Amino acid sequence: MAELWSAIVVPVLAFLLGLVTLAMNQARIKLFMNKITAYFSSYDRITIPEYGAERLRRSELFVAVEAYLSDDTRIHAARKLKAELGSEEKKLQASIDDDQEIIVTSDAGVTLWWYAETEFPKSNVMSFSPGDEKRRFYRVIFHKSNRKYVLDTYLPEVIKKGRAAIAENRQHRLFTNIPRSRSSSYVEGTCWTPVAFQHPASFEKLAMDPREKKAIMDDLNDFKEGKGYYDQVGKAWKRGYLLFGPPGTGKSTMVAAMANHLKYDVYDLELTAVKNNTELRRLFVETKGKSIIVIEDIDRSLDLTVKRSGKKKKANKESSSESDSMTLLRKADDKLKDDDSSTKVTLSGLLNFIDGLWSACGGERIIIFTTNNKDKLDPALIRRGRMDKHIEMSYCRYEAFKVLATNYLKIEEHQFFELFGEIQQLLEKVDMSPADVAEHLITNKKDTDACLQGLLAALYIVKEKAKTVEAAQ
Ligand SMILES: Nc1ncnc2c1ncn2[C@@H]1O[C@H](COP(=O)(O)OP(=O)(O)OP(=O)(O)O)[C@@H](O)[C@H]1O
Ligand SMILES: [Mg+2]
Repeated sequence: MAELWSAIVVPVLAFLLGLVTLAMNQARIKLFMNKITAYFSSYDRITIPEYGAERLRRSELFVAVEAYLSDDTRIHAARKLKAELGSEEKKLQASIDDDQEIIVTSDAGVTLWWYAETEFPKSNVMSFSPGDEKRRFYRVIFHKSNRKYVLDTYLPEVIKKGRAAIAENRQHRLFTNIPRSRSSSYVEGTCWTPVAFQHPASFEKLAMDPREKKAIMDDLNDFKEGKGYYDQVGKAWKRGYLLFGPPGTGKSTMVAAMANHLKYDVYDLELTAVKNNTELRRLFVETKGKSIIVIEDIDRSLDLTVKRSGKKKKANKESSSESDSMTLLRKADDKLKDDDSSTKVTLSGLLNFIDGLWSACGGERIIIFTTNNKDKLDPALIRRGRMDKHIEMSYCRYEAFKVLATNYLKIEEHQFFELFGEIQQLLEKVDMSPADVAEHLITNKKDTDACLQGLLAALYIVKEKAKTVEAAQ
């Protein structure tokens, strides 16, 4: 028995003890080896953990690096990928999986080794914080001599490119201001409610003169890239567009095309639902950058306030013909009404909204008004500087018709030369909106000839009507 003890059990115990000691020292040995390696190595490394000190939110730097490495030009070097579909994303998102290496050559020709790594936290304390599960981090290794370049130039560039990739992929949204339910909020008034913005409009499909279209696109591109310029001239980074023209000429479609072109969110402000200037200001402050704030049919929204003040004057006039006591009562009532009038958006409130002091609370915003009646608007509201660019959306002329014909019927001028010629002559004299023209082109998609003939007939009818009206005048 004693022999068995000394022959088997003691060596096994000794072996196990050795293993435990080794495991305990392993961490120290690893640390020591790391120190030695770092001392003699000519390479530096930077670690970017997924969760920073606050542990509840993913580190912005980590997310930017993830997007940077997931770019098509870099991700192909990884052998293992993972894919997910985020709630805000338009398409499947692939990123490099754990324990992968990607070698990147920067714009300046510097080689960097990126690693996606994981480790388990050292403590065994149970935690519900997402940052305390398996920890993920990116590590970048580069030659010591490039340390300054990596810190000052390369990493800021990584952040910029990563952010741009995130913005590019993000599903942009349409916000509308709808009344809050009284039960769910202490704050009265409307609040922004988002839905995914999925309007198919694009500049390519927009029927208008190609030169005007190009000018607008150039203007938008200049604005988007213009942060440096706006800073330099000391102007808030915002731009106002007034879109005016008859119904059905594509004003709302243009707003959607702009949003798709810029990949901005749209805040569709229903001005008549806004209680007062304070609420208007709050709504504006709640908007984010990279957005278009649009007030449709601005003439009608303002009309309401004009009518209200008209009513009040009328009431005052009537009261003067009544008895003194009645007049006193009326005055008291009017005073109440005056107080109530503070619950209306005023012109000056709107002007502040566009270019007031607090509009500098954040940049990269476009403000768009649409109207059928430019002449009805107060000149102060649309003067240059507030509404920087006035864009007239006009009736359908020949150039615009050609775009619609390509969109709706997939046909070109040379295929229907004669019919196109006749339509061209009529469109020069007859006012028909692109919406009406499009309606004729959509009626019989399989019979192009019938569509064009139908449009011709409609144009002749409008022409005759216009003649009759002219003769009557
Ligand atoms: N210039 C255009 N290019 C392409 N499609 C157009 C154009 N104008 C109008 N349409 C078509 O007509 C429909 C109505 O256009 P839209 O709502 O943009 O007109 P609008 O100018 O905003 O009219 P309103 O003044 O009544 O608000 C759109 O769905 C679109 O398909
Ligand atoms: Mg419209």
